[in-house]
Amino acid sequence: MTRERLYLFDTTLRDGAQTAGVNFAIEEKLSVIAMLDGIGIDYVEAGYPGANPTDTALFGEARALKSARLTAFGMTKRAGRSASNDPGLQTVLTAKSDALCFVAKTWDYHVDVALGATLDENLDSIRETVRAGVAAGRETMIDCEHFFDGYKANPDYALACAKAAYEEGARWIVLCDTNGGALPHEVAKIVSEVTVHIPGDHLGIHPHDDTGCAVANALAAVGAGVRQIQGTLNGLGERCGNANLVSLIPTLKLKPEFRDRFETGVSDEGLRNLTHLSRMLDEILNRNPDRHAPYVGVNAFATKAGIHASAILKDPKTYEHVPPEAVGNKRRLLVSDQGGKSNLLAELDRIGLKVSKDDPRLGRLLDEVKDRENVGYAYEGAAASFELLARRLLGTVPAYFDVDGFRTSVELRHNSQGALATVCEAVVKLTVQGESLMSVAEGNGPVNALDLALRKDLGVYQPYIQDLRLTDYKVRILDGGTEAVTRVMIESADDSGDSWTTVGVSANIIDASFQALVDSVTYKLMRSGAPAP
Ligand SMILES: CC(=O)SCCNC(=O)CCNC(=O)[C@H](O)C(C)(C)COP(=O)(O)OP(=O)(O)OC[C@H]1O[C@@H](n2cnc3c(N)ncnc32)[C@H](O)[C@@H]1OP(=O)(O)O
Ligand SMILES: CC(=O)C(=O)O
Repeated sequence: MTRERLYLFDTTLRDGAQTAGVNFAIEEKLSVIAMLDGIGIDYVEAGYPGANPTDTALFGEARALKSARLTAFGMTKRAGRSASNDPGLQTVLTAKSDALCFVAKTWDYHVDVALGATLDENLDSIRETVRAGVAAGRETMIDCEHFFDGYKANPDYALACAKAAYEEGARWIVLCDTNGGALPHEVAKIVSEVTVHIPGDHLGIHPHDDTGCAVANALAAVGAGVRQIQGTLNGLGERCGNANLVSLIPTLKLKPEFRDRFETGVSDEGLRNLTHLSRMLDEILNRNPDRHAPYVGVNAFATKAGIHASAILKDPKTYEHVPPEAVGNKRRLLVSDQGGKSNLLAELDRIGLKVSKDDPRLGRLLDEVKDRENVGYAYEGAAASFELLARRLLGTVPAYFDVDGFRTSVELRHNSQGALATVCEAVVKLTVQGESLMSVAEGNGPVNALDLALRKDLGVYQPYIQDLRLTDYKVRILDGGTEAVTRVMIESADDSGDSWTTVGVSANIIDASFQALVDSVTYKLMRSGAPAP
């Protein structure tokens, strides 16, 4: 059966750049363009030439892409002047791009209030702008701004705008849910009414996510006939964002209802790159990836519940709607107080410990995990502490060192310049291979001082921890009031590029921190192959 072509239009670098807190430098835009081109996106709308120096510079040079069409965004000509006399429009028309996408008003109320133009003047702007784009030899499309609100208010006028663009030769007429308030059943109904006038293979959809329905609206529009979807990576975009292409692409490629009817430009390999691409975008923007993002989140295929884990070990399809590898993600079975022996077995297998399900030590380890989580430990996010707990129970963690004590102090005193300053000191006493060692360190806080003192002198083991670094430190108060328990999570890393997380729990924050630090150092010694005493 031949499948229909569905075109994907990415506007991460235009509408996505309208997200509060998001800014792209030109080099960042170029990397995102290359990533999108690499997975087979059809159109990459990279900005608005003339709106700011970055976008003007980006479109000032021709960019060679593999298959994507670089698209410049702009608005229709202003009322009261001709296209050739509109400097903003001229900048867009002369941009070095393959395609042009112009936003046009299609809601009569907006034409009146926002443009202060007559309905005919706006129709004229649409016609003249499309004519100018086509005459410039560029694939031209029109974003029909507020199309759904406009259609509800004055269907004849909204349709007249869309038809005017189509008649002048616009390749795509994109129906925008600009305020993001439309619901899937409304989108389906309105799109199917529009297809009576404009063929679906010339229609696109640009939904915003203000009701959380952008992805559903895109799918509803495709079901009703449109053949171009506009969206962004990770759902970036004005206010609540745009339709998330990272959610849409796997649905289009993996769900039979879409996979069997439509073909996109994204290859299977592109699909397998999606998790990486989504996280790369967050890396560029210095944002934390959404752990719960559909398909690509680190938790998208993470299972805590013991009943689920047990079935997944028998066949992953029991609790997975698609295989995680298809989108470049991974399955994770988490160890926690919600788990059973199956969760433990999966994690032990991952770390290379072979234990059979009827081994009584497995039951003891499960009880230990549940008891410890009951007092505040959280092992699902502290795999290194879990591994130490498991290996200790199985008798395979060497006693590299014994802690004989520690002390910290925080003092406000005059420094050498005579200014009052806080000074933090820590003393740690250890026994390493029968030798008593005492280290003192100063730090910018008591935990920093403790960390430095602990790692200052491990005797014969010192060479094994030289490249150990503390990279993150998180504190969570588990109960309010004077009975509060503190959970500390510490992330450490070394020069190999690996990182690991350890946990400590105590009523005392310094004590909790010390537990997590000791686990981190012990874990590092173990992974560095330090010999047992
Ligand atoms: C729905 C969307 O996401 S559309 C994309 C929105 N994106 C952006 O606005 C980002 C980039 N924008 C900008 O840098 C600036 O707004 C510019 C360069 C485009 C224009 O800046 P300025 O000339 O200072 O105008 P300003 O931003 O204050 O107002 C927009 C003007 O465009 C007019 N306008 C808005 N949409 C259209 C349109 N589709 N066709 C013609 N004119 C339009 C408005 O009526 C207003 O005109 P006015 O100044 O005569 O009132
Ligand atoms: C064009 C556009 O970004 C919108 O209507 O939302």
